[in-house]
Formats: sequence, structure tokens, C-alpha cells
Amino acid sequence: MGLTVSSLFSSLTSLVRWSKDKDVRILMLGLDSAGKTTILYRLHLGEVLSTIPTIGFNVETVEYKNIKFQVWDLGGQSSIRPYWRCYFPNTSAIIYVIDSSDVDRLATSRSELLTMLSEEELKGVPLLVFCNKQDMDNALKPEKISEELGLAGGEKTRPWSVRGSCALKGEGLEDGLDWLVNTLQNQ
Ligand SMILES: Nc1nc2c(ncn2[C@@H]2O[C@H](COP(=O)(O)OP(=O)(O)OP(=O)(O)O)[C@@H](O)[C@H]2O)c(=O)[nH]1
Ligand SMILES: [Mg+2]
Repeated sequence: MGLTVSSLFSSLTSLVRWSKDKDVRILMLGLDSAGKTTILYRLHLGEVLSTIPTIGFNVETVEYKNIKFQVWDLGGQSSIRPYWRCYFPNTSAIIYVIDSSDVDRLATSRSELLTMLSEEELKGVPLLVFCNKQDMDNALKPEKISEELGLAGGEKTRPWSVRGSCALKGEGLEDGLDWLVNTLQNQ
């Protein structure tokens, strides 16, 4: 019993130390109009803001379960994508956002994702994919997008998860963050 209490205390202590000391820097990437900025402000303010295309980046602190995430939301237009790499150093986790209804650009989104994952600076960094806009009639299901991305066959160097979300309704976002918190804490 004594041992159990002491090991519980020690895990709690390490959890507190982890959340205080660790600079949890999250990069949120994906093609233009995927919903990144909408997700950022949904998480930061708890509401949906009207957005314009991001030229450059937005950065906000998102506090979730006593952990402060510094979330960097980068513009996704093709002319801006080459600058994503400037933000790669010291990244704790990547959130990659896909517009599930943008079927025509899924291949482009996959190719941008795979290019990014091949970067040395992001080696082993956990990846959370949000298949956003699940409210749209033509949205592909997360399972289908996951299959198209092909991570199950090829990505063995990092923890990853592909999940559905609807930023407008706030659905799926907390489940995704829960996965991220658990993954980071178990690293
Ligand atoms: N139907 C639906 N629309 C969404 C959802 N999330 C975002 N949108 C809309 O998609 C559009 C683009 O959203 P943004 O958040 O600006 O997209 P972004 O990924 O930041 O785009 P860039 O800044 O250009 O890279 C906006 O009109 C949002 O209201 C969603 O879950 N469902
Ligand atoms: Mg944006």
C-alpha cells in the first residue's frame, strides 16, 4: 500500500513538473482554408471567430488540463508553405489540419504532410491530424483520409493519430488534445 501511494505521488509530482517546466510548442499546419485559424481561436477563446486567410502566422497560448500549449498557426497558401520550415526547431508536436470536404486537394495535402514529416528537425515529433469540416455533406470520413495518407503502412518513427473534427461546433478538438497530452506525457 505504502509503495502504491508513493509511486502515485511520484507520478503526480512528475506530471506537475512536466507541465510547468516543459515549453510545449505546437505547430499547426495544413493547406489554406483547412480551418487552422478557426481551430486556434476555438481552443484559445472557446468561440468561432470570422477569419481571413493567414499571411504569416498567429500564435496563442492554449491552456488545456493545466498545461500551457504555445500554438503556432501558420498560413497554408502555396506561396507561404516554403516558410513553414523556419518554424520547425523545438517543436513538441504537430497538428496537421485537412479540409475533409476538399477531396480534390487531398493528394496535395498528403504530399505537403509527407514532405514535412521527412524533415530531420521534426524526427520523432508526435503528429495529430484533424480531418476537419466533418459537418460538410461531402466530407470524407477520418478512416478514409487515414487510408489515403498511408501513415499506417509507413510511419513508424513517431506517435500519430488521425481524427475527425468540426471546428465550427468544437467537435473532436478536445479528444485530439487528450491524445496529444497523453502522448507527450508518456514520451
Ligand atoms: N463547415 C465548416 N467550415 C469550417 C470549419 N472550420 C473552418 N471552417 C471555415 O473554413 C474557412 C477557412 O478557415 P480558416 O480557419 O481561416 O482556415 P486556415 O486553415 O486558417 O486558412 P489559411 O490561413 O489560409 O491557411 C472559414 O470560412 C471557416 O469558417 C468546419 O469545421 N466546418
Ligand atoms: Mg489561417
